[in-house]
Amino acid sequence: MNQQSSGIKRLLEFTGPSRGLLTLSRILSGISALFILGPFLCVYFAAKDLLDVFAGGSLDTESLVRWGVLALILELIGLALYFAALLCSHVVAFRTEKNLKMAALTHLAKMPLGYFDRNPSGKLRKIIDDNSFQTQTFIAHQLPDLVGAQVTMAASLVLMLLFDWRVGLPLLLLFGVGFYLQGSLNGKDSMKFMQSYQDALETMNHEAVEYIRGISVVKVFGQTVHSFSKFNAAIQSYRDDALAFTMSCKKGMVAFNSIVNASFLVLVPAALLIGLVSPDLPGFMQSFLFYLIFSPACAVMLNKIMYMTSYKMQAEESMRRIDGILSAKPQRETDRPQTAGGHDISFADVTFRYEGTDHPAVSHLSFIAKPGTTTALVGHSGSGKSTTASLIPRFYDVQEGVVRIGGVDIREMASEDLMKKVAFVFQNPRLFKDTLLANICAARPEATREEALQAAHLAQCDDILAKLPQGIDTVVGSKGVYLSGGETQRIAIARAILKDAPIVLLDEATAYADPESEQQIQQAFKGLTKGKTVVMIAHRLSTVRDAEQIVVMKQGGIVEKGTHDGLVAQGGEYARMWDNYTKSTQWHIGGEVKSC
Ligand SMILES: Nc1ncnc2c1ncn2[C@@H]1O[C@H](COP(=O)(O)OP(=O)(O)OP(=O)(O)O)[C@@H](O)[C@H]1O
Repeated sequence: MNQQSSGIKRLLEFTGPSRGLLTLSRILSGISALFILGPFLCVYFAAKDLLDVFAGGSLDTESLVRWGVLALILELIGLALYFAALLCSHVVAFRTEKNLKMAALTHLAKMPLGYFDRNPSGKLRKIIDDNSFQTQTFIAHQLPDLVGAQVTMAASLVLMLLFDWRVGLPLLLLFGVGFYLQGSLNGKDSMKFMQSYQDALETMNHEAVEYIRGISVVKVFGQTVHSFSKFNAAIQSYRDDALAFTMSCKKGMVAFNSIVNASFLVLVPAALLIGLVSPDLPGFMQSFLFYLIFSPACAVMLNKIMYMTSYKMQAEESMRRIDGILSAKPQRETDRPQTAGGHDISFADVTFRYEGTDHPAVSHLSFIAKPGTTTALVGHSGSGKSTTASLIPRFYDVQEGVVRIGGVDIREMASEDLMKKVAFVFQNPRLFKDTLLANICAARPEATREEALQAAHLAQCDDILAKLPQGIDTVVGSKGVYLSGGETQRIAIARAILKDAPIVLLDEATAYADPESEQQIQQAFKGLTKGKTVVMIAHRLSTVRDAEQIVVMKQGGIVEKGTHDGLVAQGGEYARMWDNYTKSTQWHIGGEVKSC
């Protein structure tokens, strides 16, 4: 990425090969502006003919018709050229919008997971969508229009000087002051206001999304907008910024509008002064007619340029915001990727702290998960189990120590290679708004339909597919087709099964399953995880009993390691947890003890 350029220059780097089309669009728009100026000249010449009648000449109707037809032809050519200019600019605008989105999304794919903790997905989506759309409107409309307005303005000013420089010059000075004012209105201060206004807008949108996400809590606890203080503060801040921005433009706008619309204040005295001393009064009156027709057109163009310059600032700000994403440092990729010599996972004195926190989430972790075995991470809530598991696929990079797969530091492996080796079933899996088949195949796009169906079968999804109208081809998340937490989890398990990776990470993979389906899933896993390195996290200790290794975590550290029987016999932390667990799975009715 070229960090040197900024603003519109930077934006135009994303036009790609269609840059030439944009130049063509600007040229066409400039030429069209000249053609559209033609009818004004025709009106002037027609009016001049009419003035001749008052000076004693005869009315030449043929000439009037000629001017009318010429005006129509020039206008039509101008419009056709403008249409062609917009056609070209729209093609470039849509391509640029696509390129910007692609660049941002491709870059996001390289970011470590920690980046998304600080930049929630909703906020990122809004930055990418809103700002790339702003740049699209700018390129499609304002960029060609700006050239058109500038050409019209320049041509009008040249004509004004050519007709009678004595009237043209004061007008030129007047418009010069207007031009200076519009420049200062859109100066650095405005850019700063624009930035803080956009920041406030972005924060308000983000807080609105958070508010709506938490609407169930708001409803259940009878809270109001005002009690949702962050959202409320964001609205106030947006209001203050919008007001400050508007007020900052007030004086400048009044001055600008007064000046550019005051051409008659210059024209009338100039006409009186020059007319009185002019030896050719009728000739001067004809020139004066020209100024009467053209000076309002110049005022309109200056207004147009002024608004387009503010759109340009908006587009520059949009580009800056997208650049904010593009300049974020991606996860380090090794230049010399190494290939893992096996599928064992080893943690060697690993310490990891989340960004912005004081305490490490996990510290001095050392354990080995051997190939073909299951290692279960157990411990109380917040003890660091999920964090430990998420270090294996490099969702985060460790600050101290090293995580190895097959003897190779995972930071020295190509991330694509690492991802191929690991299948992960999250606590709260997400499904795309797509068919179940596409969702399952997301793990291995080249998989056949039969393989996907087989994976779904092994993950106990047959009942889900049977009840849906189009089975595995049903689109989830639309037209009322929603899956329960447990069903979503089983689809995610099917996805992991299909991936057939040598390392399987299961974070509370059976959390939503009822006892019956949990048993079935466990059976499916047994067959499937054969010969694979499995690291699983489970609160229900019954699910980890058969694990070859149980790693007991407490406050981010490992307190015990061993097999179920060994740890129970040891009588330590795990034994206490097991005791509590077995007690919690029993219930009493009138002295009778039953198992859940
Ligand atoms: N994204 C994050 N940013 C900052 N701190 C975090 C983040 N995720 C987890 N933590 C903190 O790290 C510690 C370990 O959390 P972790 O989720 O790994 O525990 P856990 O044992 O998996 O808990 P649970 O069983 O409840 O899922 C906790 O103190 C938690 O608050």
